[in-house]
Amino acid sequence: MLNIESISKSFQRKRILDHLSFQVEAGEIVGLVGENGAGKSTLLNILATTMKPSSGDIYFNEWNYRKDRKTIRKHIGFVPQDIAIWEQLTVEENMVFFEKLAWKKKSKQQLKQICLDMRLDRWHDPVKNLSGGMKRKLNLAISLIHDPTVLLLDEPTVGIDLKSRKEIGAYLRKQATENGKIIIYTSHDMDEIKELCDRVITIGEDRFYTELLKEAGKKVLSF
Ligand SMILES: Nc1ncnc2c1ncn2[C@@H]1O[C@H](COP(=O)(O)OP(=O)(O)OP(=O)(O)O)[C@@H](O)[C@H]1O
Repeated sequence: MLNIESISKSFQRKRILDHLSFQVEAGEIVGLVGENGAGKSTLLNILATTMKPSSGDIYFNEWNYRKDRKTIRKHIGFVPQDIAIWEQLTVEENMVFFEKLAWKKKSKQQLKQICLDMRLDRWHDPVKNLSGGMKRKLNLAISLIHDPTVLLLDEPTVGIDLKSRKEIGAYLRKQATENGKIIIYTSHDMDEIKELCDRVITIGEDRFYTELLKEAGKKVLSF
């Protein structure tokens, strides 16, 4: 379980996140929604341990984000908004490169299967020859190499075609339901959020998304 206790974050005295508290149980997919600049990426970065909150505490199972950062990192898969892959290398070489950095070992066949699960079959192609959507699929595949328990996805499906998005959505649902993964997911696509997420957290003063999602029958927690 992820337990977020009253976290706040300010940049140069400007408060972006203001005392957020919530919990996410194993097996849940939680959507993170809000207007541009509301603080969604900031919150994901904090949960991914790549940024520290100004105040507040976070726990993952029995571990505390302040004291057990290294252990927690092993369990987190993070897909930031910016694509971070090697353009000159092939899909295979990228997967092998990132597998070497991962603490869990995978065979080439397993790495290839992760790509196939993400609907990416261009194993031998250099990344520079892939489309934007295919690069996003590779980014997602890389985040899954070490079998993370917590998946933090920052607009992971931007530019991915609808059919692949549905298939990736089904894959994520299966990961949550059958393997108890925690998935926190930002998107500006409300249809996707409505379809995929069990619950939604909205951030920001604008109540537009809160109203929209409540009308659609979603459970919404607003900050
Ligand atoms: N390192 C930083 N230093 C200063 N300000 C920052 C920093 N990172 C983010 N911000 C500011 O914090 C606010 C929230 O940014 P964030 O990227 O978290 O928003 P977001 O909800 O993810 O937006 P989007 O939907 O556009 O991706 C913005 O005003 C942004 O300019």
